[in-house]
Amino acid sequence: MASASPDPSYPPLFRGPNNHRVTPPTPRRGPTTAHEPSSELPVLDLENLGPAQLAGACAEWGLFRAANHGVPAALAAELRRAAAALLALPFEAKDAAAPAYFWGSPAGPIRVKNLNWVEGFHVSLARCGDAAISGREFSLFRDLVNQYCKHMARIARTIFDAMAIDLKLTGDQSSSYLSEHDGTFRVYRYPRRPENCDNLGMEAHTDSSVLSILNEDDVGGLQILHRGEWLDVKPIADTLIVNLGDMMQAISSDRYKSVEHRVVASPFTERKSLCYFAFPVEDSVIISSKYKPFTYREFKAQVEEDIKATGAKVGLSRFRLSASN
Ligand SMILES: O=C(O)CCC(=O)C(=O)O
Ligand SMILES: [Fe+2]
Repeated sequence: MASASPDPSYPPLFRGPNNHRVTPPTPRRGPTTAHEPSSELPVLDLENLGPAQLAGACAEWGLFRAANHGVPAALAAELRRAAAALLALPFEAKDAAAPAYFWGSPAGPIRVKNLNWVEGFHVSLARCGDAAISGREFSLFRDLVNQYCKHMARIARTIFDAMAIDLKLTGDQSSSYLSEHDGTFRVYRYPRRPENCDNLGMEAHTDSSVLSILNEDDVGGLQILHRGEWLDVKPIADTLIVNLGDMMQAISSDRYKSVEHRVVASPFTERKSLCYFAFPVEDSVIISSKYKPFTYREFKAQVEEDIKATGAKVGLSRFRLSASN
């Protein structure tokens, strides 16, 4: 049923005149439309990871769909419910939990140039005592995040070890280039986008991670840049989307791709996604033939500096050896 007043859980800037709309409008065509080849996306069976298929997906796409991932459906559903309850709190209550709560920018308190049509909660998995909303909603959420992310860490390690064989990494590199238990977790809500609003849910970017694991609902809106075209990644129940980030591209000396992606917020249905990001051990030096040696700590500091200075991430090109292209 349509409500008469704007949703008080939405950040004020997102309370557009139609944020209670329930009837799907005729799809608009415009800069945010994309092709629909999602059946082409590589699908990998995590219980039977074929090394050649994995290497091919990482080199050609930088992203794949993961089936047979072993995350209990009941746990994911419970986490979704807890996240939804948290996001449904009044905006002021959520905003008091910043920087665990953020809106308008996935970079948290650092503002990017364009307003992203998104809000969410950020959890640092290594820091158990994250400052956040106190109370029942948050402690249940936090507990479920911990359980869910044990599965994420397992999946990240399984995939990374298979990539490490393909890339012929040493044992030391395999353990220091992926610190799967120290990752971060975020839940995002992409509010309904009012008519005449062209803001993206999340602007085009590459992740800074080694790899990211996304569990989206059935709304859709994620797009990837593949061979110069934006393609829709259609939601498929019981699968996860795994995408490689900048650290994996560097570790692989550009054999694997950190795929550019974005999210288009729907004008009539809000979207929620659960995202886990895995990083290297912060001070381990990444050695590759295409980049000067750097640590993830240095990379992160550079990204923050660039966003502060220009509103946008520059990313890997900051570290690229000038002779290689
Ligand atoms: O919500 C999504 O589907 C993607 C989020 C994302 O790309 C990110 O957090 O880096
Ligand atoms: Fe991303």
